[in-house]
Amino acid sequence: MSKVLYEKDIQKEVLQGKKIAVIGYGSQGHAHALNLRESGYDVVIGLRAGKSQQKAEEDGFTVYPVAEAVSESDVIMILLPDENQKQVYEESIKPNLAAGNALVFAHGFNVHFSQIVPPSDVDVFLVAPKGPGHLVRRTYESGAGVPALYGVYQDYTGSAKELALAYAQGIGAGRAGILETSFQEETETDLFGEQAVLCGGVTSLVKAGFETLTEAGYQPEVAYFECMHELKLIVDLLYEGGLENMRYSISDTAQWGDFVSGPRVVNEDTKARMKDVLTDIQTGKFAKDWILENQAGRPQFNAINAAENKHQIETVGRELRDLMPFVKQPIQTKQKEVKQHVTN
Ligand SMILES: NC(=O)C1=CN([C@@H]2O[C@H](COP(=O)(O)OP(=O)(O)OC[C@H]3O[C@@H](n4cnc5c(N)ncnc54)[C@H](OP(=O)(O)O)[C@@H]3O)[C@@H](O)[C@H]2O)C=CC1
Ligand SMILES: CC(=O)[C@](C)(O)C(=O)O
Repeated sequence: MSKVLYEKDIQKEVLQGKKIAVIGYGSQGHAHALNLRESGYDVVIGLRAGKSQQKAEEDGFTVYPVAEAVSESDVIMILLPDENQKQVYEESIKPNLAAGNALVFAHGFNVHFSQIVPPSDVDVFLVAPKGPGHLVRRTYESGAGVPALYGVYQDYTGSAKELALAYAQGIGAGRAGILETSFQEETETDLFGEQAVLCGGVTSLVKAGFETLTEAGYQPEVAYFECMHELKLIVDLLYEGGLENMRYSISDTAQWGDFVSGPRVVNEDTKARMKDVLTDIQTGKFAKDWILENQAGRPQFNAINAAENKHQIETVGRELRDLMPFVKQPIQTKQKEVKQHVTN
């Protein structure tokens, strides 16, 4: 059997008949809950009072306080922000776990960095989608799925792996691929990827390209279309068929530029800095800094976020996207409005 597992390789029965508590209803939480319910599983939500509780109830879920959701359930998937998990776990989850429960995570951060130390009489595993929560939902609804990693940290019942696979299949990952990992590998590679390649890397590259063009006197709108808007179109080709597929579709002029100029921008120096980022993750320095930033009330996070939202690439982008009805509104706004606008 291949290392990557698919729907046909997975026994769903092991999760059927079990009550699943999804703790949190945000990016990942809403997607897991809706996908699992539509896959035929019994799902309840654990939340505090607030906007997520209202959304989950609007989506037809029974919402309990976290402690009650845990005490009522067999499988507990913690989909809280990483920085909130330790406190909620100690206060509301740990006291309500029962022998034989499954404690599940979508990111290994808190277990790997010993912020959460599970009891010895529960299964502990992770099911980590390799994609944003809203796309975990959107792809599931379209009949596709987002790949996921699974890893077993503790197998008390002897069924932890089978439960993890059935859970991953239930959120749609069996349609895209499910691969075994460890809490360490998932944690360190996910943190690295989001910092140095996907989010941190891409946003830094896009802003630098945009600024290079606008500082040279070109129109900001041209710089936006070139460096931000077109990025999705190029990445779609990479998603569908790798470098070869993208290079097949672009011009030979662009491909030659890719070959001769790309390495001038991203090169061995860049890789050396990537290795520094990875070292800070592996040593726990990043985790410690993030935990301390949250304990201090996020002064740096909030200041940088405010400045980023004022960047010209954002102000120009908002104006242009508002004129393009086919571009999905930002996740947090009501997408139904966009659909009505497009169909009218
Ligand atoms: N975002 C992503 O695409 C991915 C996330 N992950 C992992 O998934 C996990 C969840 O992340 P994500 O979905 O982004 O989180 P979000 O910030 O999107 O959602 C967090 C949810 O937890 C709720 N919440 C926060 N604090 C509490 C609390 N004290 N008590 C009860 N509920 C609370 C929030 O409700 P409220 O409305 O009240 O704030 C919200 O519903 C993390 O471990 C993350 O690393 C893994 C892969 C991808
Ligand atoms: C979407 C995802 O997997 C990230 C970027 O790692 C995250 O949001 O944590």
